[in-house]
Amino acid sequence: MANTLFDKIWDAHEVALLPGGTSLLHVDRHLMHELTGVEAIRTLERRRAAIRNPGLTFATLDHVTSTRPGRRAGDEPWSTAMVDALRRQAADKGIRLFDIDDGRQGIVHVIGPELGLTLPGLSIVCADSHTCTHGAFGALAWGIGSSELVHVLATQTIRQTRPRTMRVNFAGAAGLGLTAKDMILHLIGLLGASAGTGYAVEYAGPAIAALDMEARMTLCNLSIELGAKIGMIAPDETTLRYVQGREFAPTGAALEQAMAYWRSLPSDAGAVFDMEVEVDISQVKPQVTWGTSPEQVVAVDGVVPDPGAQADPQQRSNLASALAYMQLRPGQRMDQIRIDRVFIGSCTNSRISDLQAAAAVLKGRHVAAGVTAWVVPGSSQVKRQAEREGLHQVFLDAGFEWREPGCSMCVGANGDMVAPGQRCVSTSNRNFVGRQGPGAMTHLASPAVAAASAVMGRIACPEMMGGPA
Ligand SMILES: CC(C)[C@H](C(=O)O)[C@@H](O)C(=O)O
Ligand code: SF4
Repeated sequence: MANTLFDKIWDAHEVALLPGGTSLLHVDRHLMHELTGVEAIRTLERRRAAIRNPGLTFATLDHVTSTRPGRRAGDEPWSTAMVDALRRQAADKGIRLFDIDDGRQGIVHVIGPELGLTLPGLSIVCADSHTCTHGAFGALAWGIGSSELVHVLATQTIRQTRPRTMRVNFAGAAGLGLTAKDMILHLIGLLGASAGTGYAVEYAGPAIAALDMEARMTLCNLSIELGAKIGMIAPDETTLRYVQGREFAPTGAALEQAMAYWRSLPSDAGAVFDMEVEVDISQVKPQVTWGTSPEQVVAVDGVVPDPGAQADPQQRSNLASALAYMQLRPGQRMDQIRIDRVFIGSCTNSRISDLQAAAAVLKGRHVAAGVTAWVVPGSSQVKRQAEREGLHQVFLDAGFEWREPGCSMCVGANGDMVAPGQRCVSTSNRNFVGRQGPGAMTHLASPAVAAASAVMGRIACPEMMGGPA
């Protein structure tokens, strides 16, 4: 029988089919961060339960951790206490923690792939919705809730209802400046932010095969913003090349065996999906969000839409309230919107290729007067590589702040926030009301668009900056 990538991995992990039709799945990798991890371990302790397999849990510090140069834990007593709690718990339970001074610390979804913890065919969970990022490797990876997290720690399994399957075929060649971020924002704009609810999505087609691993991670990262807990891409030679030689990846005979298995994972010809979608990207231009949901997105050279043009009253009122929060008017040109902040970072776009793309735009240029711009590398490894390549100097010369790795202004959980009423172009994945701080207005875009916007002081793509610096 012809099977999908999703079905193959799901079936390989099903320990039992439970009454009511849910599956009990084995968890190969459990990733943890301080914001959801600390409380789960406390719950486990209150229940006097042991951790079933601490060797399969890997923890990092990212959400509430300071990104200030010279940081040691959090910026506040409460966040420092949380960081210290995870340190104690990890030592106590035998969980590997990538601490600040370890050299491997970073955002959980950046370090998993980087360290070779994320591999094709594995089941990977983390109490964090952007765990879908790891699907870029052809892994079955999804975000779980707090009570599920306790269950995973105690049993190394999880109960899960089998989702339906959707395949999105990306066709056409990417035009000038088009990135994976633009492709996925365009898709979310097309289908809506809940189109993927209840589905495991596979991204396929020539435009996906052409992406490198970091771009694939960016794309899969926003699956949850399409409503899908799982978003995946079949492993191919690009995947296998990326994985080999990483710290936790198999070697020798185990690698040979693994590679043979990985090569068997792609969806078979004739595999049937519950839903198939075709997207042609040849005419798609760099995207930027105007509203308070990732689906509220247009081309950078586009205009703010008119709620009045919406037939559906509910949609009309959603658009109108998004416009009111974002302090925008229908018909306003996106490239005329002035900005106060730029944030280059987050598990969406903080890898080395993202920083290279931004630095290429910024080289020899300077941030516009009145704009505060930050780069927060996704991991210590990314930061070190950027420094070896001299990218940090490009950012500093351009007037950016060069910070330590963490989630930072993506969610502001550590106190890195956009001030009320300020407008920020951000390479992250959520533009919800208050996401970057109370009253903060967020425009999601690619690193190149964020960098160009910093230079212009308004939303812009690199082509709008004029001649060479
Ligand atoms: C804090 C965490 C649970 C949350 C998530 O689940 O995604 C965060 O990472 C986010 O991006 O909003
Ligand atoms: S960088 Fe942002 S989206 Fe990613 S895990 Fe951290 S808070 Fe969540």
